[in-house]
This record gives sequence, C-alpha cells and structure tokens, in this order.
Amino acid sequence: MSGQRKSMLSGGIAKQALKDSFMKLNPAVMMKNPVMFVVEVGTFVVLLMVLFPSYFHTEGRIGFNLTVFLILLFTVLFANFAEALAEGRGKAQADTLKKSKKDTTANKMVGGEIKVVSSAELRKGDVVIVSQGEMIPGDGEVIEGLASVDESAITGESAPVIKEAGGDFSSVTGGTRVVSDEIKVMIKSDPGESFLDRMISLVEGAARQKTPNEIALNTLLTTLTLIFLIVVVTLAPIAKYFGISLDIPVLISLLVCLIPTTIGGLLSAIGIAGMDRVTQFNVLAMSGKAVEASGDINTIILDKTGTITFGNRMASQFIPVGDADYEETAYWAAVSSVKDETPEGRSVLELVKKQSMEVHPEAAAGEFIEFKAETRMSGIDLTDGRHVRKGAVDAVKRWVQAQGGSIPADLDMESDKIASEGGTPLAVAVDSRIYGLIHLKDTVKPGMKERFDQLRQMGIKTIMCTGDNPLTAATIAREAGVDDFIAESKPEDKIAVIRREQAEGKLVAMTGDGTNDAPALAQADVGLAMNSGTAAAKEAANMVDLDSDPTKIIEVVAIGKQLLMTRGALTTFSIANDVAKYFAIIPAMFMAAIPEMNVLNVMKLGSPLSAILSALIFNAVIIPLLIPLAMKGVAYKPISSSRLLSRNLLIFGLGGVIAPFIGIKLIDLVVHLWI
Ligand SMILES: Nc1ncnc2c1ncn2[C@@H]1O[C@H](COP(=O)(O)OP(=O)(O)OP(=O)(O)O)[C@@H](O)[C@H]1O
Ligand SMILES: [K+]
Ligand SMILES: [Mg+2]
Repeated sequence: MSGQRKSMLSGGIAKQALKDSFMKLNPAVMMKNPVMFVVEVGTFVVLLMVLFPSYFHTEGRIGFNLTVFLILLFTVLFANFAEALAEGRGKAQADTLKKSKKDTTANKMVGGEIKVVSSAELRKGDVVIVSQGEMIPGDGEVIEGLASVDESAITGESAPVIKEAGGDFSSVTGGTRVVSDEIKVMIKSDPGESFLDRMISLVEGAARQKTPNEIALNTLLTTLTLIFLIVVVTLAPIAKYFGISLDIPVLISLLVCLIPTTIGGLLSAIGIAGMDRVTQFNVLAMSGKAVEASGDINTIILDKTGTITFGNRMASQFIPVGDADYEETAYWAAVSSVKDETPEGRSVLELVKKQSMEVHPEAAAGEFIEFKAETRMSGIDLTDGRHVRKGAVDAVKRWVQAQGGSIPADLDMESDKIASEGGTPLAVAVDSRIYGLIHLKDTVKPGMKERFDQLRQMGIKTIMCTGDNPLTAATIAREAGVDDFIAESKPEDKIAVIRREQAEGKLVAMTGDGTNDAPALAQADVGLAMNSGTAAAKEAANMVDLDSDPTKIIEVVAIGKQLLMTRGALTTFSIANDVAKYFAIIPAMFMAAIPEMNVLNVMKLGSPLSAILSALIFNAVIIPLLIPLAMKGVAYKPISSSRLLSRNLLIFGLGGVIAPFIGIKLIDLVVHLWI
C-alpha cells in the first residue's frame, strides 16, 4: 500500500491539489479558516479597485494595485494548495480501497443448506462458508475451521495470515481472500458498516473533525487577526495626522503581513498530514484527537504474551508433583486440552504426541470448559463425573482447595523453577488432586530493551499487565526492561490500572487484541487494537494496527509528538515572522513624514512601495516553502520535552525573526529594480 501511494504523490495528487486550490476559493469553504478568509476578503476589495479605478479614484495606482491583488490571490491559493495536497494522499488511497470493495457472491447457510447470495445482502448473524480462492464477503468471526487468508487488500502485506476458530485470531475482514482451506464465518457487520467502509471514510478524510487543540489554536489565531484588524484600521487616522495618506490596498497589505497567515495557511495541512503519517505506518486512527493524544501519552500498558514475548507459548515439558508419575501428568494434561483450541492447548497435544503417548477421544468425552481470562483455567467435565482442569497455578490451587483437596509439597518449588526462567507453569488437576505441571515456554522478542529505553527517554512509563504469575512476570519484565508490572491480572485489573493512572492526570495508551481487552482499550486515551484481534477489540479501540505489531505504539507516540511539535513550531515561526515584518513595513511607510522612524529602518529597503510589495511577496512564498515541513513534520528525537521546547524555540522562534529580514531584503533588491 505505502509503495503504491508514494508514487501517486508526485503526479496525480499534485495536479488534483492544484485544481482543488481553486475550488476551495469558495467563500463558504474559506470561512472555516478565518485568517485566510480575511485575506480572501482583502483580495476581493483590491480586485474591485483594479476593476473600477475611476469609482475608487485609484487610476494612478492600477499597476501597483494589480500586483497587490495577484500576490494576495497567490497567498490564498498557496494555503489552499497545502491543504489539498495533504488531503490528496488519503483520497488516492481511498480510491484504491474502494476497488477492493466490489460486491461478491457469498455461500450463505440457510437451514443447513448453502444458498448463493450477493455479499450486499448479508446481515449481522448470517453464517457463510468461504473456500479456497474465494473472497470473504463481509466482516466476521471464524466459527469453524482454519484457513490462510491474504489480507493484502487492507494491510498491504502479501504474506497470508492464519485465521482460525476460537482465540484471538478468529476475526476476518470483508474484501480479503482465502488462499487455502475452508472456514465457516459468522458475519458481524451490516452493509455499509464494515471495517473497509470505515477505513475508506477515514483515509478519505470524510470523518475528519477539528481536534480540540486545533480549535483552540484557531481561536487564538482568529483573535490575533481581529486585534491586527483594529490596529490597522486605527492606523489610517494616525497616519493622516502626520500628513500621510495610506490608501486601502496598502492597509490591506499591511494587515495581511501582520496576521498569522503562515500558520493559518498550514494548520489543517499539518493535522491531515499527521493522520496520514500514521496511516503510512499501517495504523488506522479513528480520529485526529487520538493521534494528538498519543503525542502526550505518559503511560503505556502492554500485555506480556504476544506483545513483549512472541506469544506462541509452547508446552515443552511435563513435571509430575507429589506422588503422581510422568505418564499420568502428561495424560491428564492431554485430556484437559483435547478440545482446547488455544495455541497453548494445541501445543500440549503436540508434545504428548511427540513423546509417543496417546489419548483416546472416548477417554475425553464430556463437556468442554473453554479457557477464560477470568478463571485462567480450561478443561473438561468428563461424562464419568470427573472434572479435569489445567490453568494458572494459583487458580488451580484455589479450585482444588475449594473441593477439599491438598496441595503437594513440591508444587510451589517446581512452579517457581519454571517461572524464574520466564516460563509459564500450568497446573494439571483432576477433582481434588493436582498431578503436576506443564512448562509453557515463550521468548522475549529481540530489541525490546532498546524499545523501552527509547520510551523512557521520551518520559513514558511502561507497565506490563499479565495474567501470568508474579515470578514469570518479574523475570520477563526484567528481561524486557519495562518499568513496572502487574501479575495475575484479570481484564478488570487492566481497567483499574488505567483508571488509577488517569486519576493522577496522566494520559494512558494501551495495546490489546482480545475481546477481554475491549473495555480497557475503550478506557485508555489511546487504544491500539491489533487487526488480527477480535471485532470487539477493534471497535473499542481508537486505532487499529493493520500489521498487528503491538510495539508500534512507540511509532504512533512519536508521530503524535511530531504532530504537536510541528504545529507548535510553525505557530512560533509564523508569529515571529509577523513581528519581523512589522519592522520592515512600518518604518518604510512613515519614514518620509517622521524622520525619527529612520532608527527603526534597519533594513534600508528601496522605497515604501517596494517595502510593502517585498514583505507581501515574502509572506506569500513562505507558505509553499513550508509545505514540505508541514507534511513531513519537524524531526523528532526522543529527548525530554523541556529540551525539545528550548531547541524548537531557538530554531523556529529566532529563525522566524531572522528569516524575514534576510528574505524581504533580498526580494526588495529585485523588486526595487522595477519600481
Ligand atoms: N489454554 C489455557 N488453558 C488453561 N490455562 C491457560 C490457558 N492459556 C493461558 N492460561 C493461563 O491463564 C493465564 C492468563 O492467561 P491470559 O491469556 O489471560 O494472560 P497471559 O497470556 O498470561 O498474559 P497477557 O495478558 O500478557 O497476554 C496464563 O498466564 C496461564 O497461566
Ligand atoms: K502574515
Ligand atoms: Mg493473553
């Protein structure tokens, strides 16, 4: 996806943006941007003076007024172009996505039979069969089977992913293709509400709303504009007192130079480009607010399994405890896992098979007890009345004790041994007797320590929240270098941690993929759901990572920070610029009548008229010159925010004051040749 989109930026998008810049001249559209609207009104007034010079008695100044009109028009067009360019990429991407949203046929299950219907007819709750080579007709969850699915239409990633019933990898997206095997899918969205629909309207910008930060800044800019409007209007009588007559185009030029046109012209482009940068990282942000919030995050909550570790926890060994023997332990571990579809459950069966043992299906007849994050156990209630369980050691211990059983003396020692190596011990029990342990092995992903170091430098605290036991948690936490961890946590504990941090006034981000993560994802200020995760998680979150890489929250935070910094930097630059322009124009205008003004005339510009035109030209061209910066964002390094602030003030504040002096002087040298 990103490759495709980059190439489109050069040609088609620029051309379209050029067209859009003129369309956006419509006053009804311009009004949303008060600073640029004032410029547009000024442009119109000057145009009238050019068109009807005799009415305004400006016959002698047609050349000058026409020049002012053209520069003003370009100022507005440049600002429109910035916004249109920023919107362009998203629109192009939306077009690509729309192509993959063609109607397909679906094999719908109706009363045990298969009926071929159009995908547009599918509703929530319908069940469809999708076989090799077919397009998945709508968003849903796999309820039977396992298949590899090509999701490149959405993620841009060509390697197929495995989708299977049960667990956190069961959700499928309409418009993706089954490349092998067959799955039964329950549809989870009504027409027009699919993930692809949402994605299209997001990248298209149709759902874009101004963020609270943008609104606040806009208010500030509008206020500044009003103040300068009053200043300029009152300037005319003052000038008259000194015997200088300032005509209207000059006053309008002065006004446009003084109001914050640079940031006013680039503000919405900065916001759109920020969201677009997130999209280029294959993360879908549901709102600009979410992207901005990620720039201010203080705390990140991550889960352990699958985020910090690879997550394919595999059974590696059985350890009998008490007077149980190895075969018994392995046997009951297998019985408890016969119907357990989780990777952990399947790995138990694989290990048993590898050790050439066997569990007869009849030996495991009964009611399956599915793994739940709340109970942290799974198992089976056999038809002969026996209850078999495996699960987190503390959970199984409590379950056994509740039935009057006792705990084998060596259980804790053996389970601590596994945990201190970073492994996950699962206890295996039948009714009131614990037989032994399963050693689940998992590995910390490489480079985690560096990632967390980076976050620490950004001033962000990381908390690992895991359902695993405290010893395993501590081992992994140390190995990965997170700041803090919470063990044996249930879904509601994750929410509690988030609320606790929020109560201290902190902004919290959280990544997750399971249905049981959904409430916490919704509670967090930034909830990043994995695309591989369940529909519930994706709906609750305000961002979805199409690559399902939970550590991508780090890039999202960096992009958010970059967005806030870019906006701050260009605001500083813009206002500093305007102050400098003041020194260019005012002395030039009043010099003739008030010789004392000459001390302010540090720039020694050619003539009052060339000073005004030069300042106005500088004011216009600075907008396109800054478009690349607005789109790319200012460079971000993970250093403390106070150091960042002082660095940016130096570059953009001081730079903003100095640049116009040099720029206007250079332009004046050329302009003065003509007038
Ligand atoms: N299939 C299973 N059957 C029985 N118990 C399991 C199974 N899978 C995990 N457990 C136990 O339940 C605990 C909680 O699992 P859960 O998936 O909620 O959290 P986790 O994977 O350990 O941690 P994280 O929140 O970091 O993903 C695990 O630590 C493990 O002890
Ligand atoms: K300006
Ligand atoms: Mg988990």
